[in-house]
Amino acid sequence: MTNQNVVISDANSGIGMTIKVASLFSPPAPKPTAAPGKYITISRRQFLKKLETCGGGARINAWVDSMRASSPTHKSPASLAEIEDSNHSWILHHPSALGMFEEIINASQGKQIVVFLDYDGTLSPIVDDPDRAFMTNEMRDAVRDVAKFFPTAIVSGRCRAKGNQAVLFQPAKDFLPMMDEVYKVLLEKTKSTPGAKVENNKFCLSVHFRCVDEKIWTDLAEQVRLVLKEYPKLRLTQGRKVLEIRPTIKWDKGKALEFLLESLGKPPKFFPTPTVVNSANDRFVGVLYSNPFSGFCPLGYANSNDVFPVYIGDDRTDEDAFKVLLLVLLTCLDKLLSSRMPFLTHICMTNHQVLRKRGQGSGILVSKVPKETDASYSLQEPREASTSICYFACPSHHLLYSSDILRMVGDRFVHFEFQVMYFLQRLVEWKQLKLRGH
Ligand SMILES: O=P(O)(O)OC[C@H]1O[C@H](O[C@H]2O[C@H](CO)[C@@H](O)[C@H](O)[C@H]2O)[C@H](O)[C@@H](O)[C@@H]1O
Repeated sequence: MTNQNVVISDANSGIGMTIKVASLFSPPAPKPTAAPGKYITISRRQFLKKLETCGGGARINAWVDSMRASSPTHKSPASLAEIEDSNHSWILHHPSALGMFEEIINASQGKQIVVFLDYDGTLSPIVDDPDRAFMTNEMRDAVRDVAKFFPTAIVSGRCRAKGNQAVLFQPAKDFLPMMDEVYKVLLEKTKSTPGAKVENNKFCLSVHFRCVDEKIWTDLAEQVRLVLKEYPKLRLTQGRKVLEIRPTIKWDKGKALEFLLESLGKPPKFFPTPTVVNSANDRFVGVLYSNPFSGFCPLGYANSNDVFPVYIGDDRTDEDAFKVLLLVLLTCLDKLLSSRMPFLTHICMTNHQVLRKRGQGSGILVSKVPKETDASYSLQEPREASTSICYFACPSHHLLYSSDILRMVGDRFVHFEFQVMYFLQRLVEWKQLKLRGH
């Protein structure tokens, strides 16, 4: 398989395109606060409303709470009974994608599975230094393999300079001078905060809190807020111990997913032939396409029944993509039901079981703690350096996942940090068997 950089421009629209910007522009969607390890029941919409109405100080607290909820520290765990209670109810709504593998495959029947993968926290473990977030060799092999059999894309907010990838869509290029300017200002303003790191992802600036003492998170967030105040065309979102500054344009991982799905059906000249996109240091960052167009569909896939997207991600930004999968489902259900039994539409639209049975795609949240999510399934994430030992020792971990996994793989117990990799390997095994006529 060849490794190559791919730069493509859309002759019709004249727009330069890069998928690397895919995750960059989601609307602010802060996560609600929860006791560490506890499932959050307050809805995101309620939380957003609260955020909109609160003043500067409360806003900062909300950002900080949201970052904590995205990557809980487990420093002061809630009571075991409470944790197990919330874990249990969460896993019922978001069962393990490994345990439900057969169901996912059944739902995809007759459709082309297309795989979308987030990078940080999904393919690579979360580490203190963003420049050292590498995939393991095993994970890299699993991604390469899955890309041999399925159209596969890595959708990440990382900048192109940090990996070679297909350049397909760049909706925010007019913002680049402003982003550069704000990057310099942020560097200057945060340089006195020990542990703070500002990352320039070109279309997104990330201010990292992971190595900053939690006691001064609020001060650092306030510094960021003051900088942002001068740039009304930029906005702020929260991730895992990170505040992200993005242009206020309508582009997020959900839009990227729709764009990619539609693009899948475009004529072949629009896309590279089998391509694995690899970074110079062999770190897989960016969009990866491999042999995506065998069985080419002449129409866009997004609104057809021919494609079954499987999206795996761990962060707030991935929720926009999970929502798209749900929206596709809702639209289809709505059409289906409103013609015959309109009164049933509402009931069915709130029932995840029914949505999944429609087989329009699967959102899989990678997390080791319950989180509010629009994903249908869950997987445990790769080991997070600072918290894994503590969490691994927690019996609720056993309650959450082991029965699912054991049921599925028998005696091949899958350690939690290998779950994403194992899921990808299962996809490949299934496809190979299918190709052999089993
Ligand atoms: O939108 P994404 O592609 O999911 O990017 C979100 C951020 O990912 C990276 O940060 C995260 O991973 C780091 C390395 O493990 C970790 O140190 C950090 O705490 C995490 O938030 C990336 O470095 C950021 O620029 C992205 O905003």
